[in-house]
Amino acid sequence: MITAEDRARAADLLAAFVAAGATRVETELLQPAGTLLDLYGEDIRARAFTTQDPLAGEAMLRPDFTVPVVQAHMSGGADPARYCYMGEVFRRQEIDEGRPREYLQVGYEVFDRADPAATDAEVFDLLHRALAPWDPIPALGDLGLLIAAVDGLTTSDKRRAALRRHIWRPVRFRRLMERFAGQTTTPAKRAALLARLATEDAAALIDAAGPAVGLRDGEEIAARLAALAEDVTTPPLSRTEAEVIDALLGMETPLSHALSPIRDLAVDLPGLDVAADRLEARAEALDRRGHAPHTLPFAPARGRSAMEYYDGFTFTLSARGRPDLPALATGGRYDALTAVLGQGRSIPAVGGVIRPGLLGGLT
Ligand SMILES: N[C@@H](Cc1c[nH]c[nH+]1)C(=O)O
Repeated sequence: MITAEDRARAADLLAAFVAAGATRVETELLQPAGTLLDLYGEDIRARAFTTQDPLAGEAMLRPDFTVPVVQAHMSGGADPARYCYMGEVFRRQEIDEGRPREYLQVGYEVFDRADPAATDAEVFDLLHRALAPWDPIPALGDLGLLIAAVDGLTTSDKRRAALRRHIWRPVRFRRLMERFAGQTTTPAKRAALLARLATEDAAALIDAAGPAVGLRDGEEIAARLAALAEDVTTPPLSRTEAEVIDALLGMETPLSHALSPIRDLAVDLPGLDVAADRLEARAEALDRRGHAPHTLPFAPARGRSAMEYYDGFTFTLSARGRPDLPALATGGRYDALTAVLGQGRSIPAVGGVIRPGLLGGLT
């Protein structure tokens, strides 16, 4: 349950964000589900409380503030802008009864084109200072590296697009990588189908298969068959390039030691260089704010299964000695989300939230 003490703590945090220059905003508790729900990660999609609104269609209890704040900003906010907010978010719990379904978040979001490295550092520093009395454990990530690596792979557009779609879903991503690298054998049924496709017409094959039973119509099935046929003729990913992806997924090191191995990887995958420049600029900006890079644990893939809108810097701040608790603060950069909701406009953006409800039990 959210206690009066949680609310008082939340109000203090919010006041600190206002003092840092943010404008306080509100969002509705009841949000349209449908397309908005697709913007979250699989975890949130499965855990949203959804219901039916007789006029507006499918609705959900606000699972986070970032998406509605981006929506409000993109439909007429000033540029640059800094917002803060406080309120309940809702997530169903299916496994652990002890975890709240409803809890407070106090958040800070920055929409600013000027200097993304500096704004990343600004958000991290603000949340870190707010939690300083609890001496939180930081952990940083950067999904921009993984995205740049996938975009730089020497393969078909279709394969790159499939990998891009699944970056936030570790198991599916790994399976795709294995398939594209030629490490798995084609299932027998698919191999037989592909062999027939080489000599027979797709439409005739679909007709011969009998009446349609699934949701896909003939045209969609034909497109899928064509994609499968094209995919078998695509050469496997080069080992070196697949190893770059593996190295990024497995890397865990102090931020101060991340840059040099990533520059080495960029020799094999030059697309990585721009993302590495961003990482370097961010490390310098964090250092200038008093967060020495050798004190910051870094793993490029961190935050990957959190929110599907993260596409750059990610971070968490966790309670010392309490690995059983969720992170006290989480955040990250979501530039592409502003384009998705911006109807032709976009702006670099980054933010984070604190969960004041977790602080009460800490010493
Ligand atoms: N909305 C995210 C946190 C966040 C705010 N801004 C960026 N990230 C969450 O609920 O986990």
